[in-house]
Amino acid sequence: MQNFVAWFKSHSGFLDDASLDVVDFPSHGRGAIALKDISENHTLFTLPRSLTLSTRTSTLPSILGADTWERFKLGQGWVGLILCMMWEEARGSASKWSEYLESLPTSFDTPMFWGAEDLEELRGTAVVDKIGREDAERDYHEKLLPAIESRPDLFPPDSVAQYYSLERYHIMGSRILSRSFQVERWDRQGDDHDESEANTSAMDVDSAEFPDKGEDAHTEEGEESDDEEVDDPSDVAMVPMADLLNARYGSENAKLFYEETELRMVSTKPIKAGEQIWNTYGDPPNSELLRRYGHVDLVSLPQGGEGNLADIVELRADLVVSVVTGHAPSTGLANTQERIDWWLEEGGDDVFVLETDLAVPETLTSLVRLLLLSDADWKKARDKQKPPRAKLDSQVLSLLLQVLGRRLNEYPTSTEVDEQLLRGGNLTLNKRHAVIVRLGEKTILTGVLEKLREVEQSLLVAEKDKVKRPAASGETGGETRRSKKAKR
Ligand SMILES: C[S@@+](CC[C@H](N)C(=O)[O-])C[C@H]1O[C@@H](n2cnc3c(N)ncnc32)[C@H](O)[C@@H]1O
Repeated sequence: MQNFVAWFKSHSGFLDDASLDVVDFPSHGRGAIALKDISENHTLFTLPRSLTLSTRTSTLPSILGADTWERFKLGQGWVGLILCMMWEEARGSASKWSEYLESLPTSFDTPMFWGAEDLEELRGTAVVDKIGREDAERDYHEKLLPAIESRPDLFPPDSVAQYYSLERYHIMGSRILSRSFQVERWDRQGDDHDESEANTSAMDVDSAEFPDKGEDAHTEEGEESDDEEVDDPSDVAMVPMADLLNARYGSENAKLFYEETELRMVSTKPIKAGEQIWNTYGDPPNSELLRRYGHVDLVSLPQGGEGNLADIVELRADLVVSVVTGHAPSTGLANTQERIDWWLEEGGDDVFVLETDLAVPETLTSLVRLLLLSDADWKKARDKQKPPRAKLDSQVLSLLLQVLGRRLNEYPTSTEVDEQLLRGGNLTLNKRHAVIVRLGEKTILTGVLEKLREVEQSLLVAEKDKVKRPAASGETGGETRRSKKAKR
């Protein structure tokens, strides 16, 4: 660590080492601790933009040339940055980032590196479909290796096993996944503002997306996604020192800001001596924390116990379709596929997200109702381009309860078993993480199920009341009232 700090300072990095120190935290790895009380808005460290490592600052892209860069599609996703990091590492002390690269981890607790047995523990969770190992490996074989083989002068064949192997590729990809920032070019028009917030690609650039989507904004090693069509991959940068800060749900007390020539880490709250200095990774759910960073957050919950308030459950629309069409064929579910296609064309969700507030997404109820519409009503909805209102009646409720029940059965264990496993305390780290992720999801699902059962009960009571009330209150006309009157 001393080497790294000395390197940082010798490359024009400023560190207020009277206020903070870099230390090892049990189970968090390295992080920063306040050595004395720090006030809000205090500069903790700064570094020149030129000390960040990206496809803009490494000289490899210009040495390779724009044609080669384009021919091997190195400008798409993270593959170009991975190649730069590999090349800089292979250069040893000739690289400006040699001490920095040496300080980065080579092993990770992320599911990317788990065996089949541990991965099975994640069945049912939002992690499984997003690990992206195959896509990453396709990029390695189809882009990176051909680029390397085209320039043996730059990438000597006898150095491939040591610096350019698939294993090194995954290591560099995981370093980016857990540590990179989104550092945009300085916008001249923004000169009036002294500083802009530096988004973090590993940390919070895509966190705003979590609540309403189940897909990934940055799958590892640059698989294409909607966001990446917009984001510029050359903005993705490794930021020495800034990537040493840990994060915990709701604990942020420091943030990175960028200026024209440098990046600045600033305290966003007063920090007491002895406290950890926390950045934010955007407070993602545990499934996403585990996938990107290899850890989970457990903080005290307002209702008691521990968990992550940002947890979510992803519910695929195809499960909803399968339950509704499988259980209510008599309601005339004609042209189901046509309805689904229309739903998607209109921008309807194909994954619904349940959150810890236990609200049922209106779009989920609307889809169920769309599938239940009579043929004539479906045509009306389509012509008016208006999906059905999210009204919960007993039929919709019963179907939603079945959907959630089926979703709950996708996990390999019950809630009770998971609770016992955690109490037992003799789980490996991977298994413990998997159990925490799936238990968090199951807690949401069972909470929503309970809530819907309550609604179902109150609907039943209201139905009964409706039948009884005219007789009891005498408010309504009709047969009941008349017959009551007649009895008097
Ligand atoms: C940006 S780096 C922070 C520096 C890192 N601790 C190190 O030693 O290099 C992110 C990594 O730190 C660890 N980390 C960060 N916050 C954590 C937390 N709240 N609990 C456990 N590990 C954490 C995870 O391993 C994560 O992948």
